[in-house]
Amino acid sequence: MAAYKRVSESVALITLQNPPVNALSAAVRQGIVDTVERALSDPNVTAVVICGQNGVFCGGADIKEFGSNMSGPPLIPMIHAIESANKPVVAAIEGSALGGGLELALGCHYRIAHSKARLGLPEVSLGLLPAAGGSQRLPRLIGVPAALNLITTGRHVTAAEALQLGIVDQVTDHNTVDAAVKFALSVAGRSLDPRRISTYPCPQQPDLDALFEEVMQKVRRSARGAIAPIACVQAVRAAATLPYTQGMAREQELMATLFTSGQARALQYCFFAQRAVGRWRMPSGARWDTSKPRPVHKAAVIGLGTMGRGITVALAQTGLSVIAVETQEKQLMEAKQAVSGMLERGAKRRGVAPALDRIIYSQNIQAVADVDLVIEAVFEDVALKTKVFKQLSAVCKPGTLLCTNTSALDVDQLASETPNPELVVGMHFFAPAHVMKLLEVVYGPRSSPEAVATAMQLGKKMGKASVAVGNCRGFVGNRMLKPYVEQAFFLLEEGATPELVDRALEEFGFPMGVFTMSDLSGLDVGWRVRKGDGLVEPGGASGRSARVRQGRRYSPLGDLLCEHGRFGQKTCRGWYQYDKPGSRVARSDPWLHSFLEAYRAEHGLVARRIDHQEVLERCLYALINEGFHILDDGIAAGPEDIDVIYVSGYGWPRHRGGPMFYANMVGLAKVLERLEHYHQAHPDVPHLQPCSLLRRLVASGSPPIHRWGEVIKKLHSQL
Ligand SMILES: CCCCCCCCCCCCC[C@H](O)CC(=O)SCCNC(=O)CCNC(=O)[C@H](O)C(C)(C)COP(=O)(O)OP(=O)(O)OC[C@H]1O[C@@H](n2cnc3c(N)ncnc32)[C@H](O)[C@@H]1OP(=O)(O)O
Repeated sequence: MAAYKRVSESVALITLQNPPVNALSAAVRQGIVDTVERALSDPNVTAVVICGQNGVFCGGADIKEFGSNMSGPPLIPMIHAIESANKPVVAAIEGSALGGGLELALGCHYRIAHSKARLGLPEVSLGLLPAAGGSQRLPRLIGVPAALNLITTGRHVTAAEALQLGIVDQVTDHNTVDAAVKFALSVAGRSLDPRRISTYPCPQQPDLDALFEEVMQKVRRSARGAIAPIACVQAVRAAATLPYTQGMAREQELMATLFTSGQARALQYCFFAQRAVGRWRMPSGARWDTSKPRPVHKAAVIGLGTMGRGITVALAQTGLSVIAVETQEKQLMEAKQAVSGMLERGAKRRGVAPALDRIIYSQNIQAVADVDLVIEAVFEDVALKTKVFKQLSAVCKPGTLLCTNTSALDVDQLASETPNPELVVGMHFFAPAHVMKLLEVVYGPRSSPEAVATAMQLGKKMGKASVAVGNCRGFVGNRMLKPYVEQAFFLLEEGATPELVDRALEEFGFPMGVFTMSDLSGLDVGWRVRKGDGLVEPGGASGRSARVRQGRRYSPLGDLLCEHGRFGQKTCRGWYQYDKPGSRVARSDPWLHSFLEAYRAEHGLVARRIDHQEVLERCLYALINEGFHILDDGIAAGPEDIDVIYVSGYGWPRHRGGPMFYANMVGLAKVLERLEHYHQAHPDVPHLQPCSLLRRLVASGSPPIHRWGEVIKKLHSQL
């Protein structure tokens, strides 16, 4: 709703009231319509100020309403009525003015913002475009290039940038409503014609066609199949080339296509999923809202390899004091130089001072005695990590949280080596740790809720998408990756090429296919893990045993490449060839194709034609199937947790919502049917055998994703 009050005698103050972000629900829209009418019809009112309750102007249209039958007054005529008013209407912007919130402000005649406010049109990230006139008014106000940038990226700008761009008329450090009321009084009675943005001609731009062509190409490249960024460009083009009324018609037409699209549903699901994972819960019943995090002011990082350096940078940039420990002097000095460089580059980009003095470097583990939390990031070796944990338990003050950045080892086992296993959790960062958004917070059966709450809160402060997951081999992300990669190897054996598999996955929307990714991260990483698991036999073994290990189908292709010294980009050879070490340009390698042919001949395999659909179904459904196992095992609390992990850390295209959402969109019965089909064709591949949870969901009528929990819970209640 919206509250109405008279201030300074002749100013009507309208306050949007819909906590927490004053989204424009039907009730709020009705409130605005009613209060604006009241203000305009009151002869004692000379000006109007619109603000938001609790320091937030407006977070835009109410996204929750999008899934329902939308009722209440529509936004466009409401904003139009404000713009057409014969009394000045001033937007007092505190906190956020986003999406429909900014569109409302653009309908006002003046905009006053607090210096800490953020403004933007982020609809593109929800699979939409600013369809309450934003795509038509913003280019008229700030010009086509700047509007294109804001609308196609959805980025939020500071009040200072908004002032520079001409979006707001004034920025204040003081009370925004007071400033807006004073401003409104000062402009009352002035002509409003020059203030109605919809009447502005779009500022002329030389080479308009070339500009749109360039932006369209850029957007197509980065959108990877997303349709909203393209529609955003088309809408701004309408603003630049058509009169306002026709431009508005085009905006509506484009919005109608986006609004009902699967991509918009997926992106809006992602928006809520990202927030839902913050409300974590553990099988013990411990939850986010009943578990108190401990304050963390000072942290330590043990081991300054690639991961440790990135974690140190991320902690320092969050404002924590950090003790960075590396026992070898040479490595310590190299790490110090590298960390300082990363901090300096990051600070330059963000226009702030580098946090160099927040870090103390030490060779001595005793230096961590008084920290609140330690993140161990030494080499992935269980004996070494156990030793470090024992040392930390002896050195740290009582109550210090001990976190491991392991990606493969058993967090419970490490915890059991300490006198206080309740203080141990995994904090699984992704490389480079100061850049990548994802953090898996791994709890074991003995991790205390307080420890999980502390790690989750620290992750949030570091700006990570933090997801609490149970302990198992590979946790959630890597556990699901295993069957995905395995299918890709099998497809090569059966006749595919790395190029074909990668192209199918990239067309689906991954930034890179599985083989390009493997070359980037290094083939030796998986080789080491497989060796540890006793799967690798030199020369790939021979005869039937070459392709069967531990009773199931196995492809030694990755091992054989490693034996040839082909570790990927770093050795200029992997699944592709590269001109120089670290080069990102993957070129097809005739050697690899001959190698595959020889391999197939040696093993009596006949190459068959494999199409993109089979690549997608086998790789993606095997991964999704493992996701159902993870839900069934209680390792992830819900499908949102899995989806946030995959979208934030594994390149799953956001506009497809995440693997579990994708399965829901494809139809669970279809996924089940295809898995059954492929399992029948490959009975020696257990990962293709449909998970019983998938079967139960299909048997329950394939409920929508937000109701899967009912089926998962049924299982738990039967145990
Ligand atoms: C046949 C077909 C016809 C088709 C025609 C259809 C016509 C429809 C007409 C529509 C007109 C379009 C209008 C407009 O252009 C569209 C929009 O405005 S879309 C919304 C754009 N806004 C945003 O994207 C902002 C989203 N919010 C945020 O970025 C952040 O929440 C924030 C505002 C920066 C605040 O951040 P925080 O303080 O960190 O808080 P949280 O993010 O945790 O949020 C708190 C809480 O609020 C919920 N929430 C936030 N924004 C909205 C919202 N816009 N609608 C609903 N709910 C919102 C959020 O989910 C949190 O709640 P929780 O999930 O934790 O319960």
